[in-house]
Amino acid sequence: MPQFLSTTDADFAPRFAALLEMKREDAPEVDDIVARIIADVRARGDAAVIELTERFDRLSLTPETLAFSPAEIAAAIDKVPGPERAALELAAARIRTYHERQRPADAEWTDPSGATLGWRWTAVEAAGLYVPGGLASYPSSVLMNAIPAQVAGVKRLVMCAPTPGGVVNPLVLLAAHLSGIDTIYRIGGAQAVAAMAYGTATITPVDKITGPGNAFVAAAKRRVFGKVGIDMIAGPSEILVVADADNDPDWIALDLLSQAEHDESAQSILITTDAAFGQAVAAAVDKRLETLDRRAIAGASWRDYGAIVTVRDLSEAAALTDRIAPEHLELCVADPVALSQTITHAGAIFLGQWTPEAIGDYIGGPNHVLPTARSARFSSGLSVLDFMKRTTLARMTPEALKSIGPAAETLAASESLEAHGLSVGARLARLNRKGGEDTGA
Ligand SMILES: NC(=O)c1ccc[n+]([C@@H]2O[C@H](COP(=O)([O-])OP(=O)(O)OC[C@H]3O[C@@H](n4cnc5c(N)ncnc54)[C@H](O)[C@@H]3O)[C@@H](O)[C@H]2O)c1
Ligand SMILES: N[C@H](CO)Cc1c[nH]c[nH+]1
Ligand SMILES: [Zn+2]
Repeated sequence: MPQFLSTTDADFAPRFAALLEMKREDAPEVDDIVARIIADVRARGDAAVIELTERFDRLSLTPETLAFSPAEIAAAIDKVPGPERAALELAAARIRTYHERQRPADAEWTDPSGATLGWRWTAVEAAGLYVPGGLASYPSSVLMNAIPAQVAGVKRLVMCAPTPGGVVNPLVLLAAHLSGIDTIYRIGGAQAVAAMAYGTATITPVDKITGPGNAFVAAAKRRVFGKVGIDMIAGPSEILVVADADNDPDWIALDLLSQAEHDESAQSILITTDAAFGQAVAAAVDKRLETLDRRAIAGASWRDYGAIVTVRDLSEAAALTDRIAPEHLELCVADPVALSQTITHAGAIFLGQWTPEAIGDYIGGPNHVLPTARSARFSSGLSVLDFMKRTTLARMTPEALKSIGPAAETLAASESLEAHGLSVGARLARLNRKGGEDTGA
């Protein structure tokens, strides 16, 4: 049974706080295991990666077989049936069109002092894309990772995706091929993240690691941050549906289950203005769980982390939503646009009952790699910007230096940093000797 809460209950505040604090992806035991795995990969490189892949993915590899060969990729791609290929190509085209709009612009202007200022965007050199593969395989996550990287202009793209028991989904390889990935490693988990961050004899390290994964992947990304950049914490999936009684309970049940079926650590929450509708959705979830293929995973997630919250009105729903800061937010209410304008913290918003979250997972266009575990309070879904960095530019003329240099000297003196002040002062002295005629060229 999921938890049932109502804002009218006397114990609502502590129960809601406990719901927010549930440890799904940063449990200390996960972090301890991950710390040991990273240390092992740093110490023993390929040997550790191979041993850990044998242990967690039941797959025997050698340094030579860590990556798929071009012949293996070509053979797998050949096997993809036409309709799957067409669907993947449609998704890739829509994702590319959406992300091309995110390309940032350089800027340059001259301010009143005469200084020319600005910034310029450049891509990271090498990105490591993590594509999950433990409990399901994710061709869609290949596209969501690789297309923004390509649009940004990243030169080297490597991908890691586990293949438990050696079972490969050919669509994963086709998606990688379609989106310009140079090397595909059949490894996963914390060992893959560590290998991409620190490198091994076989795996050249990257500058930035992106992509979603389970609690072990999320913990590993947290730990390698600083050695490499990371996009965000995109861990076990989450959905929050805000729905009034004017919805089909079965549709809402399926939307909740669509994320619950990812992982036992996933979380699905319904906030509704109608307690009876909440009960109807709970019954519909139970009914669907009788037959759903992935009922074991979805059922465990719904039982352990699911919740149905009844609120007095939509303004209460908006306030609770901002506290949850969900990865995915579905607004199934009469005026979803108006409600969305009262909400600040969510990774992705799906407006209206005709926009199931699953559309966003595959084909809508926006990225499905999104912040989880309340990190949408301070981070955003994967974008072209995640693969770029901004370098600032400044050019002084003699006039500009004469105008703002003395203030810099004053501030340097206030910090007791003499050489700072002198590096400005020496130039000002020259300008003052020459009566300000130096061209500065
Ligand atoms: N937030 C997002 O944007 C987003 C997008 C897609 C998927 N997801 C999430 O990604 C996750 C995918 O998880 P998955 O398990 O299918 O694939 P995964 O590739 O993330 O994890 C599989 C790996 O986990 C490691 N692992 C498993 N059990 C372990 C243990 N006991 N100790 C150490 N390592 C262990 C193994 O190395 C294995 O290769 C799900 O939680 C899903 O909800 C999130
Ligand atoms: N819902 C996931 C993000 O949490 C993404 C995904 C891929 N395939 C299906 N779903
Ligand atoms: Zn999904």
